Amino acid sequence: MCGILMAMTIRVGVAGCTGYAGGEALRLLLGHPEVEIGTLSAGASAGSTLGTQQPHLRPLADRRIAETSAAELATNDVVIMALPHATSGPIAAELPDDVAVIDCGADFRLADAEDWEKFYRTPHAGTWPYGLPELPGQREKLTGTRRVAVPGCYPTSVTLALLPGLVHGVIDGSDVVVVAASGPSGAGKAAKPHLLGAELMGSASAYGVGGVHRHVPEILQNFRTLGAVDPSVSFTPVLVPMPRGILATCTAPLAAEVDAAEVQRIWTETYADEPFITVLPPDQWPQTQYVTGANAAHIQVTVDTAAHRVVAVAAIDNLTKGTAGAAVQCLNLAMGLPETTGLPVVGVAP
Ligand SMILES: NC(=O)C1=CN([C@@H]2O[C@H](COP(=O)(O)OP(=O)(O)OC[C@H]3O[C@@H](n4cnc5c(N)ncnc54)[C@H](OP(=O)(O)O)[C@@H]3O)[C@@H](O)[C@H]2O)C=CC1
Ligand SMILES: CC(=O)N[C@@H](CCC(=O)OP(=O)(O)O)C(=O)O
Repeated sequence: MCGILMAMTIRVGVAGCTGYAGGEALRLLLGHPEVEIGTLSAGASAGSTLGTQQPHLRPLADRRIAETSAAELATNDVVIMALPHATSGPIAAELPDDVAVIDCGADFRLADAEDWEKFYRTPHAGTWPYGLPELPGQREKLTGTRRVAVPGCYPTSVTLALLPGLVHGVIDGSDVVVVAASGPSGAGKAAKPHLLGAELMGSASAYGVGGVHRHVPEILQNFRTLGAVDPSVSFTPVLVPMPRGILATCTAPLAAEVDAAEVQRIWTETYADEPFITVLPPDQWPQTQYVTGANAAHIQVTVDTAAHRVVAVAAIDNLTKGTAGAAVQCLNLAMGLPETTGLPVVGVAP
């Protein structure tokens, strides 16, 4: 080897390449210096070229889309799965152990099989290391792993908003209230009547109301990881007319006598070394436009003294830090690369 370190290109396949999450993964991977794009696979659109499905991904326009099968995907070093729920499990089971599988879907996120079956109504496929490196101790678990369960977009925003307060015992995790607005790309590309332009434009609507949204158990699992003993969350998602982005407004009772300046200090110090998390200067509140296309979370926090609650707001791009960016962040850790490789932190605004 003449003493020269040979750079190895990592071959990354994307299953679900025609969807929103798969498309965003490919956009990021095209700018990743250590990656070559491997297999592109999908469902009904197999056989067509990517240019007909994802016109913005010009460098891959002529690539033919394969059927999604373990045989097609096994030729890659890494496979990013961006498939509907309960689709990735059977395929992942057939992939060799040395192929790193990074699943953007929910199949392997929950540790509790009962929770899974209650909210997803399919058999539980298993549990993989959870792809939120910002959780204490999680970065180490993701380094070198060959299986990653990328979090849901709402759980990412809510967990990052409240993490410092739970870790430092400043908030009471047993009475958390979250209202989170999301753009419709969170629901995937397949047309749904309530997501058609005429229904969506100029209107905002709550859905999954009353503790029934499938992200509730995932949020609670994260709160327990952060030390909450008997957590509870009242979670209300709201669909709003912007293509992408989540703004999560999270409140929780104070568990310590701290003021706004003190919670600002705690949040800022907790995230001081996190490359993708910014606690904004006081009085500047997160906006989705400033994280569009960035693997970034913008966070602000204060105390509502009259209500005796902390209020924390997080903005992420559901397709970037909320899924595909997190997938690439985890790919970097899994493959021993610097965690920030190929990931933009600057958003597209306005
Ligand atoms: N959108 C988001 O903000 C987020 C998404 N996720 C998760 O990422 C995954 C993908 O979501 P998203 O991109 O939004 O969904 P889309 O509906 O936009 O894309 C789904 C993709 O899966 C393919 N597909 C559908 N059915 C099958 C099948 N039976 N076998 C093989 N491929 C199939 C589709 O191919 P074809 O075009 O050929 O039908 C398409 O490429 C989901 O698990 C979702 O929950 C996670 C966090 C956030
Ligand atoms: C606006 C919208 O519909 N959003 C999706 C959440 C998307 C997400 O995070 O995906 P997972 O399905 O992978 O958990 C929803 O509420 O179902």
